[in-house]
Amino acid sequence: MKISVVGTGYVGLVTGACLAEMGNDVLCLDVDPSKIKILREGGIPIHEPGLDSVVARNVQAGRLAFTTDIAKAVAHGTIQFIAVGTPPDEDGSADLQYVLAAARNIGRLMTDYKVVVDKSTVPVGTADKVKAAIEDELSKRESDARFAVVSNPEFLKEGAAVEDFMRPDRIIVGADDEQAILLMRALYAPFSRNRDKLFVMDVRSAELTKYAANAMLATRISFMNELALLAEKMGADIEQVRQGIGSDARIGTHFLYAGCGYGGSCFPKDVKALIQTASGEGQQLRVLQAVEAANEAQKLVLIDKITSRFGHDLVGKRFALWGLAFKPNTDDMREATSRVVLEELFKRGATVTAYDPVAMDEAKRIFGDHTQLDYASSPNTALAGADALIIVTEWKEFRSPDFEQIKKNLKASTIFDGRNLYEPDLVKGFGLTYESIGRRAK
Ligand SMILES: NC(=O)c1ccc[n+]([C@@H]2O[C@H](COP(=O)([O-])OP(=O)(O)OC[C@H]3O[C@@H](n4cnc5c(N)ncnc54)[C@H](O)[C@@H]3O)[C@@H](O)[C@H]2O)c1
Ligand SMILES: O=c1ccn([C@@H]2O[C@H](COP(=O)(O)OP(=O)(O)O[C@H]3O[C@H](CO)[C@@H](O)[C@H](O)[C@H]3O)[C@@H](O)[C@H]2O)c(=O)[nH]1
Repeated sequence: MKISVVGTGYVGLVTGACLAEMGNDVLCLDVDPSKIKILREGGIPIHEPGLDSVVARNVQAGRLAFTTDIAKAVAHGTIQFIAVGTPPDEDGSADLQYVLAAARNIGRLMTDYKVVVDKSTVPVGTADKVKAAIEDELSKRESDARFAVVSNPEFLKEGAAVEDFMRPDRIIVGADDEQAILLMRALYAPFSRNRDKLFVMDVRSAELTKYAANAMLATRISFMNELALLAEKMGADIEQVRQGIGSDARIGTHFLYAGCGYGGSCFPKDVKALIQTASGEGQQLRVLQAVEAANEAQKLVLIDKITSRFGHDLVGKRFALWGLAFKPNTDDMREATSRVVLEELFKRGATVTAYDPVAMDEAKRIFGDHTQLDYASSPNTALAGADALIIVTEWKEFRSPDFEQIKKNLKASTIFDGRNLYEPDLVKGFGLTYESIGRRAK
């Protein structure tokens, strides 16, 4: 099938590459010429495991190409995926300007039947707005070209995006146009071979399903984070509690890890957007308001522990920081807890030496030449002369460190671990003070 994908970010590029992998003829469009230049020169603008080889293979085979030419992209695909950003507006609602601009481009230039697919995460009712924008453009030039708008939200996780797209738990298609449903079924059949993973539903339910999934996952995390704080106070261990409740099939084991707060480009923004959508309907989503407030507080938990130990004035203190990305296997720092921790440390006068396997360039872009921040070339070199170690991201390479070297290097012999990477008793055995989330050494 001929497919165009508008937007070559995490979702658009993965969607385009994975659809090409199944034999489709895909053209990816972006308004950012620097991204298209990198892609055309054989590079990948983001860090996403396994994506480079899928892209290279399909470019080589002539099934995947990149352009900044809007007219070419509109002409190319019968199916037009919109996978542009939907960042939070000032009030937390999803900013639809990029989605609607993409829709208008399609309406302005299309000459034959198009299935326009909302892949971006968009509030309930957006498909109607996309439809209206395209109709408006068609009417301006008195075109009677037919089109259908489909909601097909994406559930991939950064760091596992290719794997998630290739082997999805489910594929949601919200549509009411029979021809569009047939095309979507055919397009996704190769991803749904062992069992039918495709759920066809009405458009509004599909749009809400995406927010419901992220809101549910965020709720589980905030719930566990609050219980972790209680566990600390009561002398219980949140890890044991997690295993105890996760073994109940009704609860399940996933997304119950307490930590220093959830980040990323999705949970924080989507929780806020759903709260805003509901408030526009005169409804308060009290549970989600609490989920968000708990997460904001959780991002400061490490700072609370650090100031309890060292006081509020941190002038003259230096910290080693392991992990800048909002989660492992990505260079994405959108809404990362590391950003909150760094800003709070800077405010109190501390200096930081940070290490992250892939996100240091992104940190340099965000923080520029900040005088209180420098970078190390390895986890161990970050430790030299630091007062304490702070861990914010659970990269695999942090999981089995040389505790003797940590002890030797840290002036205050203390690890503040926001991701519960180690056994508290083991760390204590090396003569280190270990502050983690919801646990304590015996
Ligand atoms: N990142 C994720 O893990 C993830 C997962 C599922 C869903 N989503 C949702 O998917 C959407 C995209 O997210 P992302 O992380 O890929 O965003 P991103 O910021 O990485 O990429 C968006 C791209 O769209 C381009 N763009 C903007 N307007 C354009 C236009 N009119 N024409 C062509 N290109 C245009 C931008 O230049 C950018 O390259 C969002 O709604 C997000 O919530 C993201
Ligand atoms: O038990 C857990 C699991 C995750 N996290 C944190 O939650 C955040 C989000 O993690 P994750 O969901 O793995 O990453 P994303 O790439 O943001 O993916 C989420 O957001 C995407 C965008 O909407 C959806 O497509 C995915 O299904 C959804 O998992 C990260 O900061 C994690 O550290 C925890 O604190 N505890």
